[in-house]
Amino acid sequence: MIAGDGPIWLVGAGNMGGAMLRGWLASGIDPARINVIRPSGTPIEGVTVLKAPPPDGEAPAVLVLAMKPQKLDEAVPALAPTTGEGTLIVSVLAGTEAPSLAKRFPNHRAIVRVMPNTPSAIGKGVMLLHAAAGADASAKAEAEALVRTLGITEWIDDEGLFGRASVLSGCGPAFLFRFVDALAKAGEAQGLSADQAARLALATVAGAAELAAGANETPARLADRVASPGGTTRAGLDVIDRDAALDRLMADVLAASARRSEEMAAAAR
Ligand SMILES: NC(=O)C1=CN([C@@H]2O[C@H](COP(=O)(O)OP(=O)(O)OC[C@H]3O[C@@H](n4cnc5c(N)ncnc54)[C@H](O)[C@@H]3O)[C@@H](O)[C@H]2O)C=CC1
Ligand SMILES: O=C(O)[C@@H]1CCC=N1
Repeated sequence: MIAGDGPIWLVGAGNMGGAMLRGWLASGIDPARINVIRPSGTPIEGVTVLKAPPPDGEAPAVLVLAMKPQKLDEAVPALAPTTGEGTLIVSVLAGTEAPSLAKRFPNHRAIVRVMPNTPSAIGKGVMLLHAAAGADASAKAEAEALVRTLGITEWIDDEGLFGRASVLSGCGPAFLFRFVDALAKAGEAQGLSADQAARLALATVAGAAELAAGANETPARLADRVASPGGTTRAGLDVIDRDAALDRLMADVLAASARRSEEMAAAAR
């Protein structure tokens, strides 16, 4: 049983909501429980799609907010009157803090923020969870059960840390995709065709990630296993490690994303 057995409304089914929906359907959740609410009303095979909340007055058991944070206030007037004392609100909105959601949705059972990422579509997502003050253990367990079908889950109690940390896993796939492209471009510079370089770069990253995920050793140790003393890899690692170049780049990347998260939180207060 996932998050009780009542109706789940998924509000917004774009890149992230759509990825979660694919993950849920693949995990065997009963599609009859899911209503997707999207202004376009564009159909999605297997689930009911509505342009607005269902008119029958039944409150959702779970309301999943998956529109852009900037669209929240446009959606609230239609949604807020539909929630009830039994509604678990699950928000994937970056930045938007739990008190900001509680202010807009006064009727709810509990509010749980989730920061998912797009690999949720294939059950390989990373879901950070943060429960608003007042959420009881059973509501937290139901929220976790709902997203546990999409990948791994980690709770973060401190909401400030949740916002700052969410950029690692939430934005992380984009950073990794850029790395794949950069590796491919570097391969092209060595003379490979664009197609072949792209294939090799992606397969190398996918294989290395799978190896690291299943290994009992740290990535640093695995890197050492690739780098023969005095060999080709060490020469390359020396460039990555010089002045901690990659560490500093990633620190700057996450800091910029975290700053934006804080700006978005402030805008929603
Ligand atoms: N894209 C990602 O990898 C991640 C996104 N998120 C969060 O997921 C949310 C959605 O982001 P994306 O899917 O990337 O955006 P998106 O633009 O791809 O999808 C948003 C969807 O919401 C719909 N929408 C707009 N106004 C609406 C309304 N009033 N009611 C219902 N639906 C409405 C749009 O038609 C669109 O399909 C954001 O809050 C974002 O912070 C969180 C983690 C990762
Ligand atoms: O870019 C964003 O704001 C969202 C949140 C994490 C990933 N995408």
